[in-house]
Amino acid sequence: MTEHFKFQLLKTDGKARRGEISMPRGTIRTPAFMPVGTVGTVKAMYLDQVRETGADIILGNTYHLMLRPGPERVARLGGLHELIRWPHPILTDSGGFQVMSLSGLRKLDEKGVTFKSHVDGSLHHMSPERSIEIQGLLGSDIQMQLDECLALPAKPKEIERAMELSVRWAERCKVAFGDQPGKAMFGIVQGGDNPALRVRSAEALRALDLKGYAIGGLAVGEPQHVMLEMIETVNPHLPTEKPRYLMGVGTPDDILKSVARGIDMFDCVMPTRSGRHGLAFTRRGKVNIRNARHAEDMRPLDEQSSCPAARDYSRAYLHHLVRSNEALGGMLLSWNNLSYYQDLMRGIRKAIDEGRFADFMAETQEEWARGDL
Ligand SMILES: Nc1ccc2nc(N)nc(O)c2c1
Repeated sequence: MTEHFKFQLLKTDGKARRGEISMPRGTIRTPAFMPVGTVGTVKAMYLDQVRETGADIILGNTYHLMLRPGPERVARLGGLHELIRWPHPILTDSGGFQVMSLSGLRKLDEKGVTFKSHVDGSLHHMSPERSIEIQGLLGSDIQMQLDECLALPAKPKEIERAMELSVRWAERCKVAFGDQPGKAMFGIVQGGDNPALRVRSAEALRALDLKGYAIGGLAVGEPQHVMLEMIETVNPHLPTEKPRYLMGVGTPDDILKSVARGIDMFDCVMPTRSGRHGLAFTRRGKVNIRNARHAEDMRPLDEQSSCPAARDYSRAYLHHLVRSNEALGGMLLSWNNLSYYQDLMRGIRKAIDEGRFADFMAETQEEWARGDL
């Protein structure tokens, strides 16, 4: 048990990295996938199941939790870990991205953001300092700086303005966070699809000597090759001994290609949100269970899986549940998908340990391409 936040780089294989983050609430094996628990729940899942799939850490959202149930109330209820019964590490996003994408953004200036709640239209202000204060009240283990994430495409001048603001906000978040040994505050590299601005952002944040670095402003609709080019641009400018977290990513293919370029941590709503809409991720690629061809297919999604949702239920039944819009359909597919994502991460970590990540990546992509037999 440690009272500090410590990242250990255990092995590299090409640019792929195998590591471990040890924190008071537990150890995070990297490369890691973090299921998204936006409003204090990984939708349609019991957190015991989430843990069983192999998750070491989940993600919460400052924006949603500050609107409901409210940070001071969560603190009065013993903090987020107590409230949701997840005793392991939690990373919280800072709210910047969600304000831009969900709320009625009213104003963004040096001080912070002013926005209308998407829940009840109430007006809220959030400064970098308040975002860190909220994440502290929630009891978050890894806190993200407040940043401005621009939608792409955007003009270089606009990208530069937002990137420079985010660096200034990172400085303010570092001061507000202070010195909390068992916790960490990560900076977020911005700069859009502009390599020069990406490098300036990474270098400026590196100078702040933070405990970890996220790459933000991606997975916002840009082509995969742009995302990969930005990762290739940024990573050489980040310290090798600190974790690298690619925010909002992604599909299994995105994850493989990003691990190959040196990313350690991922989060994405893909497995849970698409599971609720009838999409199953398997070793043999994606299966849209709504498709009529599954109506009388008695096979499970994957007879070799350790996950009951993948191994014990027929596609015919899953098809029926999803077509009938039954809650159990989304529950079973979310369980299958999170289990597949964690199996993929386990396979990635093992392949890096054994120095065969390139082969693992090729074999995995070939099996997806062979399709669902
Ligand atoms: N694609 C994403 C997802 C989440 C993000 N969160 C923050 N704070 N900043 C970004 O740029 C993000 C990008």
